[in-house]
Amino acid sequence: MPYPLIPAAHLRLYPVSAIRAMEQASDNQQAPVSLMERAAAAAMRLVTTLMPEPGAVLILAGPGDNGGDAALLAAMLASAGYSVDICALLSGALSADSQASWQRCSHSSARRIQAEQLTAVHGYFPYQLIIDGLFGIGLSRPVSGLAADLIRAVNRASELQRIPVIALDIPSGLSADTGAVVGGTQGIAIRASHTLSFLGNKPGLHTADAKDYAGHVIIDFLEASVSADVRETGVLNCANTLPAMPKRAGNSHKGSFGDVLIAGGAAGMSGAVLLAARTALFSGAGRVYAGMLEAIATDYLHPELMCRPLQQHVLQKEIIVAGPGLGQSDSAATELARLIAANHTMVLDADALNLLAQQTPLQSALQQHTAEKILTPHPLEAARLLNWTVAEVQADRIAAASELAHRYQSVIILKGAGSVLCQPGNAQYRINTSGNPALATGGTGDVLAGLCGALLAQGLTAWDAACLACWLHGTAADDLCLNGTGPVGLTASELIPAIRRALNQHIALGQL
Ligand SMILES: NC(=O)C1=CN([C@@H]2O[C@H](COP(=O)(O)OP(=O)(O)OC[C@H]3O[C@@H](n4cnc5c(N)ncnc54)[C@H](OP(=O)(O)O)[C@@H]3O)[C@@H](O)[C@H]2O)[C@H](O)CC1
Ligand SMILES: [K+]
Repeated sequence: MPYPLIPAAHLRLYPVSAIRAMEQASDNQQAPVSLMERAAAAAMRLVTTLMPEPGAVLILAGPGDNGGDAALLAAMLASAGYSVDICALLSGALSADSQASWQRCSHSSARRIQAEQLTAVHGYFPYQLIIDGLFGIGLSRPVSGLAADLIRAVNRASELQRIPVIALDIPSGLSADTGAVVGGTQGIAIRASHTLSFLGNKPGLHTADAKDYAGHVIIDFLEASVSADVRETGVLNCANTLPAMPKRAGNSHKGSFGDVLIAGGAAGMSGAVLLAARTALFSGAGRVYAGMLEAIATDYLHPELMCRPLQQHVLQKEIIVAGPGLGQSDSAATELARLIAANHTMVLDADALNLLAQQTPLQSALQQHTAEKILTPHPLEAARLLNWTVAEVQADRIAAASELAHRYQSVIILKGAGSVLCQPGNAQYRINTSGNPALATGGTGDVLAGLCGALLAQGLTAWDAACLACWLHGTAADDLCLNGTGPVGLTASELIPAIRRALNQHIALGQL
């Protein structure tokens, strides 16, 4: 589903350090109502909206202030007539706010229940709603032991019985900064249907594992004003943060919308070039060349494409999209070196990235390349470019994308669930909000690369082209899923006309 249009403040993404600074600033103001009271009241509003008739609620409460929020919510729900069981995993000292919350909870009708009673249940969970207040932004290590058993039991029951789960602030076990389950395959996290997050939006709710754990994300700012020195580090890439397309002059011709060369096509791989080339055509490039290293093909369905041997293509001033089906042969490397040396605005994808990762001379050539460029790695290609493992890339996708942008002085689209966009010399990243698992099929990367090429050809900067391309690509897949062409069986070819439709809609909306 396309992301709903939401106010700009919801789009800003704050790291935990910034959220802590907001918390501190608010504490310093000594407001009569504590942040914890406001957090619990916000949760109360959400619960009573989702479940207006009082019913049976299970609340999980951990040792920190996330548990304090949960304990206070338990007291509020109990006084409103809900039947509340609260399972506490406490350890160590409580903060003053948490102590007050637990006191209110113990004076309410909420019943304490032992974690072991829940982990022993293999059948029915007698609850209509579950609240997760085990760990918030204070999670400091993988969840293990009894807490992990509890999360496993809750995930199993909520999935089998379709019980909604509201995570307070962040699903317990997920990192608010990275969106990765802390501990990777050894870790565990709550699978929430809703996350009510406090004070500001967080990157970890939108990338990596977040799509499988956070559910619908709702932000409550707790009426705290953000002071000027607390800055977001990123924003969501969605319908209301997209750049506009340049207006098409009435007096224009095909030369007005730029030329794109797709460079790839090793033996058996002509399809990748054709997918990228067709996308460039359908998304507005004036002229599109399909340069094939070995597999010369003519696109009889789209004779507008100029298919030719890559080696014979004389470069002029076209945008170059290098990599779709290029292979990693010596001749592929030679051609890539020629393309980089021409110093055109470029998109590097697929095997162009693999060759770049392997060959130091290509890396040096890219350092001399001063025109703008976009690199579109998936996590494995990113890992090769960085000499990291895929697990390291996925454990912190924002750090990986930002390091790539710096190292390769390029705009980066790190693909995957919640694609991360970074640019050199600017720490502000974006996380793309559109797209779904239907895109996890061969050829969709070629389509994205061709789309970037077409937007560059029409005059967008590399950053604007990457942001718009990423969103259009995802939203086209979302639209196709809405009418049944996915999530299973969506093909890269079907994306192409859907992208054209989304792009024209974007242009039409911009002209309203
Ligand atoms: N910041 C805000 O805007 C507001 C915060 N509120 C809520 O408070 C939490 C943050 O509270 P905090 O106490 O800092 O942290 P947590 O509740 O997330 O958890 C910290 C405690 O958990 C222990 N811990 C951490 N990781 C693990 C683990 N894997 N297994 C077991 N225990 C763990 C940690 O122990 P340490 O040994 O690491 O110290 C702490 O005991 C925030 O998320 C909001 O929900 C507000 O009330 C609203 C405003
Ligand atoms: K939580």
